[in-house]
Amino acid sequence: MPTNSRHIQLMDTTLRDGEQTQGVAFTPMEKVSIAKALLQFLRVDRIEVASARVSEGEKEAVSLINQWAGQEGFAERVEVLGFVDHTRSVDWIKSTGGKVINLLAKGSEKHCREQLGKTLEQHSADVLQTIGYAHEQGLKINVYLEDWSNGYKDSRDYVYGLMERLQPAPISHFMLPDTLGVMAPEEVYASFNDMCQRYPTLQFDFHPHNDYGLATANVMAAVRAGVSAVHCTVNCLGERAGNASIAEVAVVLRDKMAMQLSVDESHLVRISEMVENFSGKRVAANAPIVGADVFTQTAGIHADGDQKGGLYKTKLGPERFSRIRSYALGKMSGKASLKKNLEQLELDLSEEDQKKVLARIVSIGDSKQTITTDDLPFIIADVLESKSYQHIKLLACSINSGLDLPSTVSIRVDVKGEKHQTTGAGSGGFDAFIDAIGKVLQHYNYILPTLADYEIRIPKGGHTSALTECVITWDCGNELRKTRGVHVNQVFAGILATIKLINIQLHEMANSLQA
Ligand SMILES: CC(C)C(=O)C(=O)O
Repeated sequence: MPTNSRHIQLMDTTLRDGEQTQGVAFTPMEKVSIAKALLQFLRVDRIEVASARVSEGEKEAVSLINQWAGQEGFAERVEVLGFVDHTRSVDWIKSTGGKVINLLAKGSEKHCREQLGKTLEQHSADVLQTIGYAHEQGLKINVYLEDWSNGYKDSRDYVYGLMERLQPAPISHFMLPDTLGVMAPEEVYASFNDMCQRYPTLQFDFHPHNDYGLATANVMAAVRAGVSAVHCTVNCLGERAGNASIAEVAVVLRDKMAMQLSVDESHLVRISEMVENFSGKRVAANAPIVGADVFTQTAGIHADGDQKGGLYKTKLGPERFSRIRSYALGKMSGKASLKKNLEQLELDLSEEDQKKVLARIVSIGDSKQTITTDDLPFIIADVLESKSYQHIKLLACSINSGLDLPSTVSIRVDVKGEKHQTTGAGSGGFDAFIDAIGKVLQHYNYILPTLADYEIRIPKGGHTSALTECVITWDCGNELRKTRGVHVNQVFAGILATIKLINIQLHEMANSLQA
């Protein structure tokens, strides 16, 4: 470990700045679940959970979080943004059982003058008055210098003047934000280097924003300059382009700067999924560490290299994050990609059959269709004309739907050679089908898993008569599975994807009975 290796605190602000993402609002119970996951499982050092005085719902959420944190010994690690309003934010935080205020002071002369209409002397007197009250009430105090990045560039004397006045006060962390995300790494390094040298006994936090896509690079620069705590959010949520992604920051500080952190990386993906669900903001498939596709090799040459001594391995291996490497199937697949998928499914095929299956995969890929690992057994069955994946066959299906009427469906299916005919009803064609097929499958002790995701796509530039593709993600308890169906009618595409899943699971049930 290099001698400059230090412990860097991560302060997660998903529940405060993250909730300032356009369109995001967490319920109190969602906030409590995220707070617990952050402190107990991900083990971040501190969390900022709300702004004071926002709403009754926010008060309830903060009270619940503080109650739990107190029982777990985490009370001082829960922080709330408060305002320079003498007693009001402090009283609000106290009434929720809170122990820490992150006080929002003005870090640029322009903000102080234009927004507050105050001079440096007036503003620092107000800030010190609120700090005095917070201190009397027993709160721990951190101070934000909002718009500090512009203040440092355009009104440095103001920044120094404010620091001189606040320095003697009982402030644990001076939190310096790049409020508008305008800094580049050299500017971050130079300004923090100056601040850390000028005030060597003070603790500085860096609060980045990602407007230029530089938040993580800026965190590196701040840490290099001597900062001991950085702010980040799950999934890079936050005002405008967000803050810095906690997943990126964690791996970069560990791997590229040999810093010590308390976070448990094996929980990064689970928390990302929780925040994705609660926030309704989808994580891009190529988002580092947490994106759905970032541990998938697409080019056949990469799969081949992985097979020949891990030529494409890096420190950023999927196992580190409780994920697995997968190999995409499509027009760029090679022999090795297919082999890796066959291994995963524990399927054994001769070289000659592998060639035929690969040729089919490439031709399906050429027509722009997606192929999931769970599609592979069907492609094999189809190419090799095997019947092993035809435990259930849909013989007929008709659906009736009306604008203000429930949908009804009538189906005829063959399950393991037995014919069934039944009807179902539901709030849409697919729902009605699920009702009908459920009635049949109960005779086989089979219960369909719940949906985790349901996506309908048409080819780019498609028209109303185009084929539609439905990819369903199923929550199968200990794993998520994807199946795909293609049909001109989008409801039938969903139905075909469902039949595929049922076939896979009936096949597994039959195998486990044989074993
Ligand atoms: C509200 C403040 C603390 C902020 O988020 C920022 O300046 O970026």
